Amino acid sequence: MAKIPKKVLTLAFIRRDDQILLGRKKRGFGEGKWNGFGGKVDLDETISDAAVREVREECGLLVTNLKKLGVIDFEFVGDPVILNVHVFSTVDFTGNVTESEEMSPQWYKVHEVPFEKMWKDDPHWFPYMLDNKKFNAYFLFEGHEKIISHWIKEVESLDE
Ligand SMILES: Nc1[nH]c(=O)nc2c1ncn2[C@H]1C[C@H](O)[C@@H](COP(=O)(O)OP(=O)(O)OP(=O)(O)O)O1
Repeated sequence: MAKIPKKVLTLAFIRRDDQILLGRKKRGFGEGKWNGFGGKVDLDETISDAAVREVREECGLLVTNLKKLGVIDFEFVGDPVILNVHVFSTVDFTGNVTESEEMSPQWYKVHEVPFEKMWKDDPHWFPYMLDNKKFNAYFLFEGHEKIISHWIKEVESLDE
């Protein structure tokens, strides 16, 4: 059987008191949507190194103590590539939030996360992430706005 190609991506969230830092994506995949910060893992780096790098590039903060909370596979009808997204969270950071070419960052209260302007899967797994619960999930999309099927489960631990 042919091997399904997976593209490994990071997605990191920074918490401060009752707030979470989100960014509005200004270009590329998911343009216009609010999300955490992240992107592709380079060949010479670990997934968590990539997560730290992407946060710095996209919002200017240097994060430490990233905790991996979730791994989500996204499949799109008609596309053989699976997006394998590693979700991280931290409360530890230094620096100032700065807008980048890719992201326009803004702090949101965790109870005021703008799900209507985000990926459709986010309301399903944000509750786990916001509660610091570890989870695995899968979403099958038709286009970028419709989820055809999905599952999500809380897990004891996640592979690094
Ligand atoms: N369905 C989904 N729900 C979600 O919450 N985040 C998703 C998602 N699908 C992808 N992402 C995240 C993962 C990653 O952080 C980001 C996409 O990665 P990139 O920013 O690297 O993509 P781009 O194609 O814009 O990359 P470049 O053109 O190389 O900048 O979107």
